[in-house]
This record gives sequence, C-alpha cells and structure tokens, in this order.
Amino acid sequence: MDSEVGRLRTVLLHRPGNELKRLTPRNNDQLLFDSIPWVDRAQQEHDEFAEVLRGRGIEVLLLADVLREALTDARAHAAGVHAAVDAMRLGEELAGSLRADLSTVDAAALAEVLTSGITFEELPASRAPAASLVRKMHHPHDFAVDPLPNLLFTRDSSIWIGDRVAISSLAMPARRRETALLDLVYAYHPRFRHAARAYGAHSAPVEGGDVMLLAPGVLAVGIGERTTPAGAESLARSVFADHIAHTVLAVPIAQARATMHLDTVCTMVDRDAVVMYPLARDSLVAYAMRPDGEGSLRVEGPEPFLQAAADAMGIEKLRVIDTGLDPVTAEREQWDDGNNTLALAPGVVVGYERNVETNARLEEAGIEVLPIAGSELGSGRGGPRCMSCPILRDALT
Ligand SMILES: NC(=O)NCCC[C@H](N)C(=O)O
Repeated sequence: MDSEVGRLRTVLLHRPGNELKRLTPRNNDQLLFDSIPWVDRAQQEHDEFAEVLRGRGIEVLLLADVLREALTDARAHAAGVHAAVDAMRLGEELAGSLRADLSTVDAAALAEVLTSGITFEELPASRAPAASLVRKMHHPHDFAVDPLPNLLFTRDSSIWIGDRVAISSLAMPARRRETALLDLVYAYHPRFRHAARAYGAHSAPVEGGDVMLLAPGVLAVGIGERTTPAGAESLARSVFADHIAHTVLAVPIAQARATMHLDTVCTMVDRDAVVMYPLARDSLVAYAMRPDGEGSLRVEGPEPFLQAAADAMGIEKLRVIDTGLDPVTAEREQWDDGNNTLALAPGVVVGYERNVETNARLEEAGIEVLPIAGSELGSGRGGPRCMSCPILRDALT
C-alpha cells in the first residue's frame, strides 16, 4: 500500500462489542472515552459504516473474526493467555490459576476475554480465594484483565506501508495490550502469517493515527500526545532500510486530547488534496528525514508543512480544501472528527454526517462524501479514518 487514497480493496475494522459495556463514569477517562456510549446504537452505526464500504466493493475484515481464527492455532492461544494474565497485578497465586483456566477455553472464549477483559467477580469462584490476598482485597468490579474499548480504532494499532505491516507501540496504558492482540493476528492468522514486518512493536511509540502515506515513498508522522520523536525516528529507519519510503516528515502537533493524532486535524481526500483544520493550515511545520546513504538519517528543517509535503511528493502544491469555517464551527467540527475522513478512492471519502459544514465544503470542492452516523461511535473521539486500518489499496497511477 503506497498512499492514503488509492482505491481501497481490503480494510480491517472492529465492530464494537462487550468491551464498550465496561465503560462507566468512573473509568471512561482512563479508558479514553469522553462519554458512555449506547452500545446497541454504536453497533448499528458501525454496521452501517461497514455496509457503506462493502457497497463500494471493499472487503471488510472484522478484528473479532481474525482474532478468533488466529487463536485456533495452539501457539497463538498460548501467547493470548500470556498476554491476558499480568502476574504483577494478580500475584503469582491468582495469575497461575487464571492461566490454567484460560488455557482450557476455546478460541472464541479466549478472544472475548482478551477484548472485553474480566472482572474479579467473573473469575471462577473456586479459584484461589483462600490463597490470594489480591482476590480478597480487590473490589469485585475491578478488572483482573482490562477491557480494550479502543480496539474500535483499528487505525492506531497496526499500519500497512508498502507490503509490510507495522504493529504499533501504543503510548497510553489503556491501549498498550492492543499491541499483543494485533501481533497474534499477524503472526498466526493464515492470511497474514507471511506478511513482512516494519518497525517493531517494542520500539518507541508510534500510533497509526499519526502516520499518513502522503504519496508513494513519502510519509508524514505526527508527533504529539502519542507518537514520540524517537518513535518517528525508529519508523523512518525501518522504512528506509526496507526501501519502502525515501522521505519521512515529522510534524509536531499540539499535545492535546482534541489533536491526539495527526489525522484529527488533517486527512487526504485526493491525490494532491487534504482537508485540514483551519488553525493548523499555516502553523504546521515539518522536519524532513531522509536516508544519508550510509545507513543513517539526515534531518532537515523545520519548514512549513504544506511546502515540505509538496516538495517530497514532487508536486507543485498540496491543495488544502478550504472549509472556510468560522472559528467556532471549525472547532466544533474538528472535535467531532470532521477532518478525520477515510478515502475510498481519489476524491471519494467517508465522513460523519454530523459535520454538515465541513462535508458541504468538501462537496463544493468536488469531493464525494459518503456520510455515516456517528453519534455513539464518536464518543471515543475517532472518525472513519481512526476506525479503519487499510490493508490493501490499488497503487496510485
Ligand atoms: N486515529 C485516531 O485519531 N484515533 C482515535 C483514537 C481514540 C481513542 N479513544 C484514543 O484516545 O486513543
């Protein structure tokens, strides 16, 4: 895959499941949701999103399916149990007994534990109550295995670049275990087990929402709340070593919840066009990393992002679709992921229907917007791009 906008062929989504039912007003901040979603409606909205993609001939893979299928491999099952049970949290006694229990469950049940977590109350009653201080002292509703409600945002946890997949190293504690799940899927699912890797899940943090394939050979990487300079450098070294990119632009973004990833302020909507939060337009800068020809990097800049991007892409100008919004509407629609579109082909994007003004300006500029509902999906602060991991796109010709 070499761009953001080549015709999309295969995409990985996660239909939100029981893990969203774990969210409460006490834990939603820590679990990175801004409110408590109505789960049935979120699922309905997500089904509609998937249908829009299927309706355009795109193959939709669901994470729960590929995870379950991967876990039918005994090695994956063992790795899944290992990833679920944290002896530092549970103590040796309880960790040992939970490991023994999970080793006997089938792939579907293990997948459910890995995604939805398990509370102390849900642990088998017979397990180590006398020998486990941890079990006795925890509140029954505490998590023995944390749920992963942010699996919904498949964009962030793995990234396809060229014919390689990079498993992200996620920055926030609430998302770190997603790495292990995606690693299982790519290592053991028959469809993926021969996929070559890029970067390395144990490197410094890079999240997929920060990584943008501006053009064949050209990446932009947001640096902010999630992706660190060290992470961007690791990714650059890896893609240069594999000859799948010649330029990586590191783009500092505000370290704030509203702008947690580069794709919250900017996404590509055509080969040479982006939709961008107006305040970012003139303020974004980029540091350009290129191979120095001797196995290391050369870093230049900073210079204005739009110029650096156009130069690296070999075009005269990267068009910014001017949403022309007043500052208040722009801020509201940015918060509601108006700039977070998913391109299905050059000039065709999916966007949340609620961003009426942004979508109207995109249409005026000749971009076809396929609207989807997102009132509940958006409670985790992510739009169509965040909720999708493209696996295969046609090459840009
Ligand atoms: N690419 C994205 O911007 N993803 C959105 C992730 C939202 C999720 N609740 C998070 O805070 O990580």
